[in-house]
Amino acid sequence: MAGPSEIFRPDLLAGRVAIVTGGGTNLGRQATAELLACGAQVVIAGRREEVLAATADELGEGCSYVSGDVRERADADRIVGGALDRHGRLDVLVNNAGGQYFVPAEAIAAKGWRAVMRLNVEGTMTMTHAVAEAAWLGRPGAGGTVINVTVSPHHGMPAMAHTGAARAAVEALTAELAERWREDGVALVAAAIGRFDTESLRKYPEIVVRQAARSVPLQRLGRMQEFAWLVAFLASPVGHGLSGTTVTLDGAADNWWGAWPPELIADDEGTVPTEARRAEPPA
Ligand SMILES: CCCCC/C=C/C(=O)SCCNC(=O)CCNC(=O)[C@H](O)C(C)(C)COP(=O)(O)OP(=O)(O)OC[C@H]1O[C@@H](n2cnc3c(N)ncnc32)[C@H](O)[C@@H]1OP(=O)(O)O
Ligand SMILES: NC(=O)C1=CN([C@@H]2O[C@H](COP(=O)(O)OP(=O)(O)OC[C@H]3O[C@@H](n4cnc5c(N)ncnc54)[C@H](OP(=O)(O)O)[C@@H]3O)[C@@H](O)[C@H]2O)C=CC1
Repeated sequence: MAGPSEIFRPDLLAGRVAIVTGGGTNLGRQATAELLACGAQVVIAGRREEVLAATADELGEGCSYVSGDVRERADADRIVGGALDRHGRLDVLVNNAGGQYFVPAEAIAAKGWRAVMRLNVEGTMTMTHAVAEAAWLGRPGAGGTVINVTVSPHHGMPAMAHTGAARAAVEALTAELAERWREDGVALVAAAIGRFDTESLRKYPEIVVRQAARSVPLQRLGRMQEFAWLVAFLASPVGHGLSGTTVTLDGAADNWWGAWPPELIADDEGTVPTEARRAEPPA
């Protein structure tokens, strides 16, 4: 059962209906629990029915599922149709399903590049169009919010060139569609997230996982609950005010160009030196 929200009113999203892709696991699951705690009804989607069924069962009332592959338009239409049949409306789409594998740029096979593009860019576009066309576009008084999960930092990630490119495309689409669909009452926001304390992170090479927290200025991994709060916040009316924007939740990684503390200039304790004061104050 999803407990009460620690920070939001229980009726913040009362009467709202959301779809969360990848809602059966990790970050998507936590976001679903928070949306439920804020009064929304949530349909979770993913390919593995047994995972979705277990999560919907655990989260309880208000949570249901439709299995499907976000890359396939027929599946996307079925997910959206299932949500509309059940609830009669749709207010929020969280495009959270996504991912990549850790690989140096020069070793990315063409098939792997396409797989990452297809999941993150096409999957996001396919779901977004399926929801917008079925529930929002050309329907006065309708409209809703799309929250696209992307990745931070934006200034280059080792072994993540394919996903960096894919997520940049999603952020560009977020801004573009926010402008194009504004008059239909559709808001789109990207949530660019850093490194989170999830089971999914642990598939990466051991050294990457071990150093992940230390590599960001905040010096810790993001907490799943923090991601869930951001999703609920963006699903609230403030999401319309942020339409077209990319919000980062990344331990300040985007504000810094490398590992923290900066290894080339810090001492063994991680202390960055301070320059000597001027001998004479300026006249
Ligand atoms: C400090 C680290 C920061 C990390 C920030 C981000 C963290 C996260 O996102 S955590 C969430 C992680 N979750 C996921 O990634 C889940 C979703 N991911 C996937 O499903 C796959 O990784 C996918 C994106 C590749 C899509 O899978 P699918 O379409 O099923 O593709 P295939 O598995 O059939 O692979 C196709 C093709 O891709 C290449 N490839 C895939 N995995 C690897 C690998 N580990 N190493 C090398 N190459 C890989 C390869 O070319 C595959 O073709 P075949 O060789 O013919 O199998
Ligand atoms: N964890 C982290 O530190 C970070 C995560 N992110 C991003 O956050 C999002 C959630 O990640 P996280 O929870 O950690 O990882 P998960 O691997 O748990 O999430 C991926 C989810 O997407 C679903 N999914 C994958 N492919 C498809 C598909 N083709 N169609 C439908 N559903 C699909 C999976 O379910 P199924 O396999 O059953 O289909 C799974 O539930 C992803 O976009 C990820 O890249 C970004 C930065 C950091």
